[in-house]
Amino acid sequence: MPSPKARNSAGGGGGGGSIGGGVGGNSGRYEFMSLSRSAPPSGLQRQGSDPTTARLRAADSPTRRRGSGSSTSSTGGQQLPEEDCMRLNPSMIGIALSSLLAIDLWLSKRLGVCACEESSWGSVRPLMKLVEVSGHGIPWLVGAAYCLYKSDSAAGQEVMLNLLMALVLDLVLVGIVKAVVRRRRPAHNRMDMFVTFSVDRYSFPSGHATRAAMCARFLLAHLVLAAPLRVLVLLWAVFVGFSRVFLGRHNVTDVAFGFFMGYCQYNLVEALWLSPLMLQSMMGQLE
Ligand SMILES: CC(C)=CCC/C(C)=C/CC/C(C)=C/COP(=O)(O)O
Repeated sequence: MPSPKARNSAGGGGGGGSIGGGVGGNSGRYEFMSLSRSAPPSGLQRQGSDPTTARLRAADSPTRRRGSGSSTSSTGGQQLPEEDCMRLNPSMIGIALSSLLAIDLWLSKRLGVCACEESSWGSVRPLMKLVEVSGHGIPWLVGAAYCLYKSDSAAGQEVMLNLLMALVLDLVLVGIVKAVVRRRRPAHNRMDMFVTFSVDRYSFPSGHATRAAMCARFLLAHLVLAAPLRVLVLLWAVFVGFSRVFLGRHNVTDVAFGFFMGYCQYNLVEALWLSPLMLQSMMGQLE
């Protein structure tokens, strides 16, 4: 679990995957050190009582590197130099993010109650895996393609075509983000998932959560009108998200971001909505 202290002693190595890897990294190293120890009261003491340390720190300070003599800085004035103040803020953000990451890892491990058969709720793992399949890409793609094929109204075909487009868009966007962020799945996850792509060894964001959020919005906007069913759709989406953490597949933040991303993806789908008119003109241009 990455803590500021561990980072300092380990030379900045990330513990929870690359999403946390950049937090409080080299740029915020001195701030981490000064904040994790008791803060000295004046600018002079900040240089350290040991002359060697003081020289090294002075040599590393941006003020010194740029050869700028601006503001109060190293001569021991009571005010912090402007640049040091500006460097303090990123370190605070770094500490906040590191703490969030630590809480995320801790909470996700605690909530991974179906991560294996021996876990505290291991007996409901098969049920969770069923929920997993309900949010998987393949049943959704096959289902949408089948409904498109079977639909005999233009309106039905339009909706199903756009659902298909949304599902493909979701796979592409999630694949890109996973490939860029490359956060590893939790250590307690068993990689026994139903059909996966290579990027699915990464966990940020949860593809099931993005799909659940996006499809739920899609269903509520276009297909499901009856109030009890609307509630069921919402419950399903939330449950798909929670099941990812219970199964140990994801950390909480993967799922939270997945929900957010899926919610936004639906806005994109609406913006890119393919209408029959548009399709006709596209076909016309192809001919
Ligand atoms: C037709 C075709 C190529 C379908 C591919 C569908 C497919 C393999 C989707 C991957 C779904 C999946 C395992 C996502 C990972 O979800 P996480 O919640 O574990 O990120």
